[in-house]
Amino acid sequence: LREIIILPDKQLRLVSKPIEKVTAEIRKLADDMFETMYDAPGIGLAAIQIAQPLRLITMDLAKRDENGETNPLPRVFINPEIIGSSEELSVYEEGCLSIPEYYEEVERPAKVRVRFTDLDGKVHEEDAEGLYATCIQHEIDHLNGVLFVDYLSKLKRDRVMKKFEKAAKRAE
Ligand SMILES: O=C(O)C[C@@H](Cc1ccccc1)[C@H](O)SCc1ccccc1
Ligand SMILES: [Zn+2]
Repeated sequence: LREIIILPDKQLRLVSKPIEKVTAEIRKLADDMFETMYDAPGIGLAAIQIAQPLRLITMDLAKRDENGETNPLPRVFINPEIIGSSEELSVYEEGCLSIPEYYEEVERPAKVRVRFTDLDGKVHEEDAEGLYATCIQHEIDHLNGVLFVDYLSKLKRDRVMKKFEKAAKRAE
């Protein structure tokens, strides 16, 4: 299990570096990310959230089937890019494992086309919509040092930053 870094940790504002080669270390990192993500629990995780500034995301939008079974759908995105997005927007009440117990509505393009490399080095292009679109945009933002609170009003953002800075001081 790896520790998830929490606001106001400055590392969350880093721009993560592209992955040149899928090595055994990258595979190990992806495994650690899945373990940490499932334990949180979360449906997405960016490597920077466990203090690894690499363009790597894990996701599992486990689909519940008719008899309530959840079939896990673990997915790894290496160097993901949004290469197209819809005019149509959707609103989702987002949370973030690095900003615990804080939820706010965020508006994002409803559909995006994403290009990424998988652990076998194969390049994919996929259309995402619904929670998949929201999650992949939230995670790719993490790779660029962007957090969902950046989309809120200055008033709300300043409030949440103050809250987490105070908590960090108390923890010292
Ligand atoms: O911090 C993260 O990146 C994990 C996020 C991913 C996420 C945020 C907003 C909307 C969708 C995904 C979440 O904490 S994972 C927890 C979760 C679970 C179910 C639905 C939404 C979020
Ligand atoms: Zn997040």
